[in-house]
Amino acid sequence: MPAITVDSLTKSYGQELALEELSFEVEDGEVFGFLGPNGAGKSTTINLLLDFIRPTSGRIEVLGLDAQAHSRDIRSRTGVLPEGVETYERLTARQHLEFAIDSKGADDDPEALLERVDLADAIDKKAGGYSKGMAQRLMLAMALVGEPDLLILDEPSTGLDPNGAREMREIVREENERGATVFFSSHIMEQVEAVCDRVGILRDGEMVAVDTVEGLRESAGSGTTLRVTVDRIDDAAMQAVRSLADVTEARLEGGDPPVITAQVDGSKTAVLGELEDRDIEIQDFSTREASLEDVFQSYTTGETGVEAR
Ligand SMILES: Nc1ncnc2c1ncn2[C@@H]1O[C@H](COP(=O)(O)OP(=O)(O)OP(=O)(O)O)[C@@H](O)[C@H]1O
Repeated sequence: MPAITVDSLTKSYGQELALEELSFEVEDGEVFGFLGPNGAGKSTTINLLLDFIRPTSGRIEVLGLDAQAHSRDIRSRTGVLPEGVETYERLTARQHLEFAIDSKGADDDPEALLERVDLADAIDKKAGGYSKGMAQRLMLAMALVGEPDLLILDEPSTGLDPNGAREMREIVREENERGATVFFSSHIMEQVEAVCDRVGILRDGEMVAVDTVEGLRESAGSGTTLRVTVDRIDDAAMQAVRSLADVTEARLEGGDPPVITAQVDGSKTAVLGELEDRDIEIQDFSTREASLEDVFQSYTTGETGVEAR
């Protein structure tokens, strides 16, 4: 049974169409990264999953239950880190957690939870004095209360420094190992790369890709960029490089000595071999894998010249 099923989900806010016929599934026990640029519809989807807002049309099941008919059951088994800080200034971290533990009927130890998010030092300080990152850690600790079956994290790295973001990923991994399904949204591809089994990319309220990180990279096509520094180059050699089966694009960057960049899908040795056959001396070369950020851009803007499929 999938942990989340979204089927033909449409949501309009008046004239504004935020989601259009959105369908996807999140498998039980997976870490699913929900990616999209600002305004793509990520928070809208999350709010619909939790029945904070109602869909215009479509069906949603969470943990096998209808999201509208069973929202209480779903929320009691789900840990949520909402977008934006929602702490109470006058309450301490301990009080926040006691409240969350009480409302879920759980028996967690507030101190142990705060240790996990590295906030134990501030346990008896009022949240009004917290930095953004500290507030975010507290909210994460609250989401962990009661060992939820499903964690829904909306932009969990907001306000966290690189260390905090790494710790957050660590917690996602631990929770997943414990058996929880994790669904988290982000507009930063890099953050999902390390922890996600699969990634869904949302653009203007529609899912433009759902795949593993590796699969996304492959289907976006822009495999490897090869940069070769040569002693000289001519048009015939450039043409020959462009005609190679594994080369999707090749450019002369100019310079002295000249530098050629080529997008290579398969073996890079064909490019080097072709140049050497023409007695062109290779002075240096380097390769760079398409970063996930490149892939994300290609799906959400098409700017890298790679069309989303
Ligand atoms: N309450 C609302 N009333 C009207 N329009 C809304 C409302 N909430 C969201 N929208 C619109 O719906 C679209 C999707 O917004 P949503 O907040 O779901 O995107 P998002 O992917 O979460 O963006 P971000 O990364 O900026 O949080 C946007 O065009 C937004 O302007």
